[in-house]
Amino acid sequence: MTSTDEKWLEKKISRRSMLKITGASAAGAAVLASGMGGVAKAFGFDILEDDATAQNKVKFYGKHQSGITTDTTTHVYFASLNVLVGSQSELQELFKTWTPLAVRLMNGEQLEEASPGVFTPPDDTGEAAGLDASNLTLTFGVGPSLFANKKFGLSAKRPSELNELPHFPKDQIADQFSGGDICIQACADDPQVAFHAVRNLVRAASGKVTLKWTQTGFTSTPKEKDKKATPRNLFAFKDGTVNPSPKSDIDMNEVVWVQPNESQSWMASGTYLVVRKIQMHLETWDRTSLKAQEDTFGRHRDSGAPIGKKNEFDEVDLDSKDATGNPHISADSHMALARKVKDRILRRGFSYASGLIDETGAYDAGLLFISFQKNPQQFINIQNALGRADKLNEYITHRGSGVFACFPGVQKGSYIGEKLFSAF
Ligand SMILES: C=CC1=C(C)c2cc3[nH]c(cc4nc(cc5[nH]c(cc1n2)c(C)c5CCC(=O)O)C(CCC(=O)O)=C4C)c(C)c3C=C
Ligand SMILES: [Fe+2]
Repeated sequence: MTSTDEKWLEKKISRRSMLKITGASAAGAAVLASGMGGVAKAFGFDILEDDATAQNKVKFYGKHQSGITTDTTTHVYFASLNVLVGSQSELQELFKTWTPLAVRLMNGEQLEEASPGVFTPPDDTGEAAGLDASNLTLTFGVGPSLFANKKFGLSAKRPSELNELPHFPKDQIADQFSGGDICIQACADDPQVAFHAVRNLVRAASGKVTLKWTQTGFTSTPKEKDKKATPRNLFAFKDGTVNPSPKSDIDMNEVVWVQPNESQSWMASGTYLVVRKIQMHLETWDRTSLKAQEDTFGRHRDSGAPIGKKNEFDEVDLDSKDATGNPHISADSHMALARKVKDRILRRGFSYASGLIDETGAYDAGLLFISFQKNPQQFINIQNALGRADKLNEYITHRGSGVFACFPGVQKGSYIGEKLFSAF
């Protein structure tokens, strides 16, 4: 084949066709691809690059997945999916299909030819056209149910620490906001970009996955003296003051990243994501005195300082007493209880406001709590310490739950989750 022929073929067998082929039959695509030399490379999962020239772009390739220690964004679209395919190889193929799409989405590119055919649906659903990458991050994880499903033959690869979360006191977890075989956390500084990413990934896997539950979320980072300040939750308190630093490798290796030999080998440099959909009873909160609000957390609302102190980052002294000899911070405040255990987690939550609860007319609003830790037990220990005692319980209800093993990052030439399928 001459190079002109090859160029023509590349143009003719466009990326959209290739995506359709891989969608229809991975084996067929492999055969076709192997006979096409340059075309196979051009459309294969291993050739796509992070676009260094893209605006507001986070890198796809790296030691760790994005969306965990990368800068927080203003929006999230969190999706939990169930898998419909019937074998491990089809599951593997699914992640191969998603890999080049994820690179393109994080580059802020359309999944579409410049002049698509008019007699087929467009490849890209189109709503992100004209928007840049908006710091989109995509984080993929797999839940315990995937390993329990015999048809995937992955039971021996299940990390022993990956189990459905236990029932905690006062939990009111609904199946409609819980579990899932796969999670995709799409974070972006534009809600439409985050939604578009999940919508197009799910669409490219049509017939192979089904959405189980989804949740949007938002957060805003105020600036104080030109520096990023701690965001406030819907109870107006600074949320995230005491958190390990994503910029510190020491902190992240201790708290978040699975180290070699700490779990199944395929999890090295990965992490576990815990998600909880926590309704916050805004109406009750708004009828509560400022003093009782501050006692609930053990911190002052405006400054974020520990009660009795002036500044947000002042040292917490749980034994300090006021003029009458009473402790400044009550023992059953959220902060005091959360500090009782030595476990640490990286909290990266978002607020949500999703209309009203039908039965009560109350706001369906709260915290999409997301934490990353090298072992879900870290979360479990803290949640158990909060237990029934937490003053905050009066104002919140846990409604949704999930735990997912997030793969390590993807190296160029590889694909999402490759280590799960290759490690034995
Ligand atoms: C099991 C883990 C946690 C859940 C669930 C949780 C829910 C939850 N938290 C807030 C608001 C605040 N949390 C704060 C501190 C804090 N929370 C946790 C853990 C969980 N929170 C930890 C580990 C900590 C840090 C404790 C410490 O070492 O000091 C605070 C104080 C400010 C801060 O440090 O971020 C607030 C405010 C809400 C509203 C909520 C459920 C809706
Ligand atoms: Fe908290």
